[in-house]
Amino acid sequence: MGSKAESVSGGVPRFDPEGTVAIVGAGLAGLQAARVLKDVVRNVVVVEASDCLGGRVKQVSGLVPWSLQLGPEFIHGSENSVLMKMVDNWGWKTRELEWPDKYYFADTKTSCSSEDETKEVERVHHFFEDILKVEGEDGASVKDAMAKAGASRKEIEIAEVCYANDFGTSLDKMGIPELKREKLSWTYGEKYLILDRPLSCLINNLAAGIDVRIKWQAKRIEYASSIDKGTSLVTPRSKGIKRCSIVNQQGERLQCDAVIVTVPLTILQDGDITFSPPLPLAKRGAISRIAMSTAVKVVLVFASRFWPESFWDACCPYGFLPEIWATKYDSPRSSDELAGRVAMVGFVCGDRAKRMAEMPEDEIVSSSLAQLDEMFGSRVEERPASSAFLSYYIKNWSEEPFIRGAYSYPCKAKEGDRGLLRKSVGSLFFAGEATHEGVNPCMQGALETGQLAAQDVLKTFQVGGNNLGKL
Ligand SMILES: Cc1cc2nc3c(=O)[nH]c(=O)nc-3n(C[C@H](O)[C@H](O)[C@H](O)COP(=O)(O)OP(=O)(O)OC[C@H]3O[C@@H](n4cnc5c(N)ncnc54)[C@H](O)[C@@H]3O)c2cc1C
Repeated sequence: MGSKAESVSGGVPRFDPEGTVAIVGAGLAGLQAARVLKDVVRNVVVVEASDCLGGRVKQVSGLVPWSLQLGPEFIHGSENSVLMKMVDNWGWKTRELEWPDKYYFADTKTSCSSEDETKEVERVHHFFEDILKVEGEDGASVKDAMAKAGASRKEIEIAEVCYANDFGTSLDKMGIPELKREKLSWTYGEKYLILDRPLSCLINNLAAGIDVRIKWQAKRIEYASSIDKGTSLVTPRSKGIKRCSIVNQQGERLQCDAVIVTVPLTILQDGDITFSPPLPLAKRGAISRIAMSTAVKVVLVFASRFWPESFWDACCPYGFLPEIWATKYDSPRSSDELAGRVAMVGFVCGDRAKRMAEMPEDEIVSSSLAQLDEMFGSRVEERPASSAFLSYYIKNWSEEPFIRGAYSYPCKAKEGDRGLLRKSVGSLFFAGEATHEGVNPCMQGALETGQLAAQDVLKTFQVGGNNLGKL
């Protein structure tokens, strides 16, 4: 990565006296905040530590005829969703998928579909569907609650691979109260959708016309810890300098009137950014209690498909890969060279991902192929995955330098912690998926937090109404 900051669009930001809002982080939350603010506030500048936009929205191309998503891939829910509103407005299409579609029990080498679920699978789904009836104070884990409700070891393993893995952690780290809040706040419906194009298109559309500086890592943020009611966004001239300033890794200073911080929770926890004055104790407490774990995506590329055409995904109790899915796009773009190639993705989160990250890559690949051979092998072709295997790509999210994990999960944080994380302090505002008080972790949740932070800025400084109708 080069060291010099670069401007992706719009050239060098203008520091005129008409108000500047700086946004730290060019992921979904940061870009959405910028989008909401840009027509109301004269100068909106997004600074991004890495060399690209999108944050956790990342893809790799050149493996199969379409881009493979390394971060988010699925749209969770189609109702009341700012994301789906955008998708519809842009005329993009989605396809609905069944989740989970199949179960493969690696201990007994048996499988079942979602229509012929075993009693154990059914009981696990009922437990999560009826989570509001489960008792559990702050600090109570889902694993304890399942054990208390009489779940067998097998049921707990099914829940680990179906639910905990999806939430990005393990059952012993998931807290009952946050899981209940998530259930109550989830208004998006249960559809599981895939977009008809790579999610980079979403990032490109969000970033259009926004002034973003890449390779610009915020290291220190100076801000005003209190703001008088009715204060103008523009720092009074009598103060001589702007009320906020952000210093980057090279000591460059960006002066502004308000700052929205959208960096991942890990970045705040690791103290990458120092704040002056220091953040309030209550917020620091919330930062330490909310939890984010990690994920590994194992992409395996094959010369041809060896799974049935109707196969889409499977949760795999006792499997090396807890969840796998075939990537499918209706209209693959590009190149003759890649024509016919297909990919299977293994998704591993939480402690399993941490253990996997310690393994040599060739061992990850051989264990993954062995699982697929067992799942799809037949008398005619015993090792179909190994035979068709061409290459792999492993994405370990804990190694992503400015993200260092996957996403926050319903953890054992105290009630109100997410609100404390989100709460503004004077001219300093917060957004990003972990600040969502209801749901985590999803793309529309991250977008909503960016939108809310932008709205808070406009309200705090009473800047010409808000701009939220514009989506
Ligand atoms: C493996 C994986 C799978 C997922 N699957 C799904 C899915 O299927 N569906 C779904 O809806 N969601 C999914 N998610 C969650 C979704 O991706 C996130 O909720 C969302 O993208 C978070 O956006 P954000 O803006 O809050 O954070 P980010 O995207 O992390 O943006 C924060 C930005 O801040 C930057 N930054 C960090 N430090 C600094 C600094 N000091 N200075 C400047 N910039 C800095 C980072 O580089 C980053 O670009 C998945 C996430 C992962 C990782």
